[in-house]
Amino acid sequence: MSRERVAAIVPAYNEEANIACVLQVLCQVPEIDQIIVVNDGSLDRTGEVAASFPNVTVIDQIENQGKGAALKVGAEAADADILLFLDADLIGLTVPHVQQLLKPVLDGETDATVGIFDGGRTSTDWAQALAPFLSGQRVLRRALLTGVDHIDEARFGVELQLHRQLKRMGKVPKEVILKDVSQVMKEEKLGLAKGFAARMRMYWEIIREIPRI
Ligand SMILES: O=c1ccn([C@@H]2O[C@H](COP(=O)(O)OP(=O)(O)O)[C@@H](O)[C@H]2O)c(=O)[nH]1
Ligand SMILES: O=C(O)[C@@H](COP(=O)(O)O)O[C@H]1O[C@H](CO)[C@@H](O)[C@H](O)[C@H]1O
Repeated sequence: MSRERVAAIVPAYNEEANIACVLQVLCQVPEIDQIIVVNDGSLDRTGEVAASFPNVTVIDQIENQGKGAALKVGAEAADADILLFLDADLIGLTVPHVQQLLKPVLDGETDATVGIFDGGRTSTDWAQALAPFLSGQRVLRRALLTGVDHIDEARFGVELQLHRQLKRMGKVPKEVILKDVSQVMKEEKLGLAKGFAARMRMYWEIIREIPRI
């Protein structure tokens, strides 16, 4: 029996310093058929870095539209039944991590998985321990996105929308521990003041989704 096609979708905004590490790993995962980077109006060289990988398709958003819109554009462009969403700024990601996230869906054990950081760094572990459904590392069957509303307007509220969509469909994603994986925090990317302001904006974008759950 032939294996189902898998597309990896990486939303990326100003990730020139981080995205190569993630793409190097994705390019080595035999289960992945297509890698799509949605360059979300980056002001740096994210697009050029992504395009330097021969097997990566880069979709350029002219302006920054937020993570939700980037995931939607990527999902629409994907030619696969199984979608893998991964952030562009992961630290410590390896091929086995990606395979662990994909396996339960490829084996038909579940229709969705979500990756939870553990042991990477306390500063990035705690958020996922508190709210695992906010993780940006996911695999899901494309069919589960049918009827998902306003994902393109949600910006960082996208994870909550996906969580709600899966709940509506009666699907509980299987949690997969991503041992020793972390991510580059906003404060590290932007400095303390701008990073904190960006974090507050992100929390607002998540909080404003709550009434719709
Ligand atoms: O407007 C945005 C904001 C973020 N991202 C991407 O979404 C993922 C998750 O973002 P993260 O939580 O790391 O926040 P950030 O640190 O980028 O603000 C990363 O790959 C970002 O580059 C995006 O595509 N558009
Ligand atoms: O962990 C968090 O607090 C946020 C922000 O991460 P950073 O500390 O800025 O890397 O990231 C998570 O939540 C976002 C909103 O739901 C998701 O888009 C990210 O993928 C997820 O890692």
